[in-house]
Amino acid sequence: MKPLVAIVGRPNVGKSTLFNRLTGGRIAIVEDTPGVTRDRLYRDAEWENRIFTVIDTGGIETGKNDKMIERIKIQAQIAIEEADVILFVIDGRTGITVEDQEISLMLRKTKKNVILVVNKIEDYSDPTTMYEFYSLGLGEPNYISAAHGMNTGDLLDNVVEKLPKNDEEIIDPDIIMLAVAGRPNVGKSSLVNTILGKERVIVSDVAGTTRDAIDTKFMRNSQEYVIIDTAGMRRRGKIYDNTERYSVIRSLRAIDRSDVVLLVMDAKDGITEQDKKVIGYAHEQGKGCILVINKWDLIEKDDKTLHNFEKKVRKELLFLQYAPIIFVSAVTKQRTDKILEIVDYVAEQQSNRVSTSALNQVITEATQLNPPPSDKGKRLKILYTTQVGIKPPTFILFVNEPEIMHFSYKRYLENKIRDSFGFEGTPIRLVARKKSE
Ligand SMILES: Nc1nc2c(ncn2[C@@H]2O[C@H](COP(=O)(O)OP(=O)(O)OP(=O)(O)O)[C@@H](O)[C@H]2O)c(=O)[nH]1
Ligand SMILES: Nc1nc2c(ncn2[C@@H]2O[C@H](COP(=O)(O)OP(=O)(O)OP(=O)(O)O)[C@@H](O)[C@H]2O)c(=O)[nH]1
Repeated sequence: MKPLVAIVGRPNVGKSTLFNRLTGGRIAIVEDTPGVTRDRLYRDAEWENRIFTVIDTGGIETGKNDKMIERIKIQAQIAIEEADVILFVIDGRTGITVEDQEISLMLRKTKKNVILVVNKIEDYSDPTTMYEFYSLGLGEPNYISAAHGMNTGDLLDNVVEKLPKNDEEIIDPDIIMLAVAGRPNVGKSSLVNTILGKERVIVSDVAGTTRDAIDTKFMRNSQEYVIIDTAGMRRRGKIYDNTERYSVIRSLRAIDRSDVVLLVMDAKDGITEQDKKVIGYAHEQGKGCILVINKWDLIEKDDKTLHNFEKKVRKELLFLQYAPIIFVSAVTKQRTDKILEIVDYVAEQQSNRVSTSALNQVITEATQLNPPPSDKGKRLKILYTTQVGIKPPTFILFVNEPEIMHFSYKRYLENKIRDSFGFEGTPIRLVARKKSE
């Protein structure tokens, strides 16, 4: 799992400037997905060949009426629970404030790695003020200017040094890792309990070493699964009950480790912006995606209700047409026994490999039916296609001019591939690569 680095500090010290500085433009996003809401809260960074995720906790929403100090404390608490490394940012121009001292107190108690960052230092001509920051008891300060990128490279060196080593997780390809994501109160725990049932053998509760997450391993028809704990399933403190952002972070972390994601929604609420964000992330990360509409027992139905509901969800999630939708009730157990059947099916589709000859035949027929786009007198030619990976299935299209490959044409080819080979429930990736004719 990617390590997590959280930026903490009171307002206006330069957290989001630092966030942008650390994450800006370093990682090329594989493909922008139209319709996926992007967020500045949570982004990947790379330094010295290590990839890690950075969170700007300033973006975490807390209760509307929380006072500033309460808000910062909640944000710091989340960082302490979730992050591997905490960057505590202070404004070097204003010096230490009462809020800074309060956060320091919290951070000093944690066993997590804390790096003290004194920002807005563009001028080192007054060394006397520099010593003041040692008094926080958080070790040697890192003096930087986030706005001008001064000393941020040294800061990144420090961060990378403190990241956990790569040995934390052994991935067993035979186990299906299942993330159950969704907003608070949609029924995630109820569904997990239903899935686990009485008859299922729970192999063990695996206490995660790094993040005290609790995973549940179980067997069904000789298939092993691990359900990854997400927001609220085992809530430790009451402090962030109302922070939806918190559940987003937990969901995203669970998705990182999963093969298949169940996005659970409440039938009464339908799909929300947060749901789109979470499932959009799963899609981008190449995870299997299943939409679970829970509390179906609470809906008054006629023979069109289900169909209309599905139509509405599909319209909201244009990039996710491949995802199965299932309507369930954790209370009446309606269709809940189908969930793992669909999970198995999606897991199989994710690992599906198709033969190169069959693939090329499908692509040739597709290009004959609907010729590739042209631009400035040049027409795109697809010379050869091959599947290079699974989980998610990934295809390389060798073409004469990759720039002419439009998103819409890729989408068309993707649909053709799906028509022939399935790949239900899993994103697939098409990469156009130049090959001289
Ligand atoms: N001089 C100077 N100004 C900076 C530096 N970094 C940030 N600032 C300025 O400080 C102000 C606050 O920066 P932000 O990055 O928005 O601070 P923040 O901590 O994210 O603030 P909140 O969103 O309120 O939590 C902006 O006007 C920035 O331009 C720096 O290195 N030097
Ligand atoms: N009517 C009905 N109620 C349900 C169903 N599933 C869950 N509930 C109720 O919804 C509430 C929330 O269920 P939980 O399983 O705790 O939801 P959760 O998503 O785990 O919630 P958090 O722990 O806050 O993340 C409980 O009161 C459940 O009894 C359902 O299918 N139908």
